[in-house]
Amino acid sequence: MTKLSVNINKLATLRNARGHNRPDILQAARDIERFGAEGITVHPRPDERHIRYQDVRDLKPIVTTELNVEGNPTPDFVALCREVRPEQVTLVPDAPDAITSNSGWDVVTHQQFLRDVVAELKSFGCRVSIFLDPDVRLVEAAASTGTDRIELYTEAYAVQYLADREAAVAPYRATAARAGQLGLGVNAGHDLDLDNLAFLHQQLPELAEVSIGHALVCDALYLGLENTVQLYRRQLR
Ligand SMILES: CC(=O)[C@@H](O)[C@H](O)COP(=O)(O)O
Ligand SMILES: NCC(=O)COP(=O)(O)O
Repeated sequence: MTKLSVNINKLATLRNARGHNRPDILQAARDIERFGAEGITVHPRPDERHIRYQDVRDLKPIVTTELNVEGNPTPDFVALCREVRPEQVTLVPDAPDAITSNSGWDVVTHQQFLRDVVAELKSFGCRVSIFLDPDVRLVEAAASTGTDRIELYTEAYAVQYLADREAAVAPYRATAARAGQLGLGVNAGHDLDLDNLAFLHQQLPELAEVSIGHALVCDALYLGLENTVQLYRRQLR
């Protein structure tokens, strides 16, 4: 079964726009879980443009499914994970000024660094996932870091989906299959939406979890949050 983890970054973007606590993202997280999400994902970036470090601290005691904290493992980020001990940490190689995540890890060049970070995060009791481009050649190096899972970076899939979905999904199928052979769990995320999610799910039997935020929040503006969470859940049946 593939779990839906809802990324609430964009709810924090809206909250921060007026400087008060509306929407209340803690209440939103409770409600999103009640609507059927099987996880809450947050990506506290160094500039705290949306999710703040304090949000992560506040979310941990109220999330009853799984809290997935994404980020580049800077010393501050690792210290936050040591303090909060989320169920899952997803390592993303974002530059501090990146408008959004735009690549997976070069796990060959950063293999020792990642090996050390993964070991430290696992010592906190966190499951670790590494954000990875869909390239089967990277999977062995990813596995050598000791990570529990990879998260397939699905922007390229989303871009190509409408033009040629079979070609779009092919590298993801190969990478997921190799990961499964090496005992790695497979997550996926970035630019997944109500158009492209079901086919990805159908094509990747190894898929343990998808984390979805931007499109889901945009859809909720028209369709309502409860209805939208359930629409995304139905794409994973
Ligand atoms: C790793 C990933 O793909 C998402 O966490 C993405 O980075 C969302 O971040 P923003 O909400 O800041 O675009
Ligand atoms: N890891 C992907 C994520 O958390 C959300 O990405 P997006 O749906 O906001 O593109």
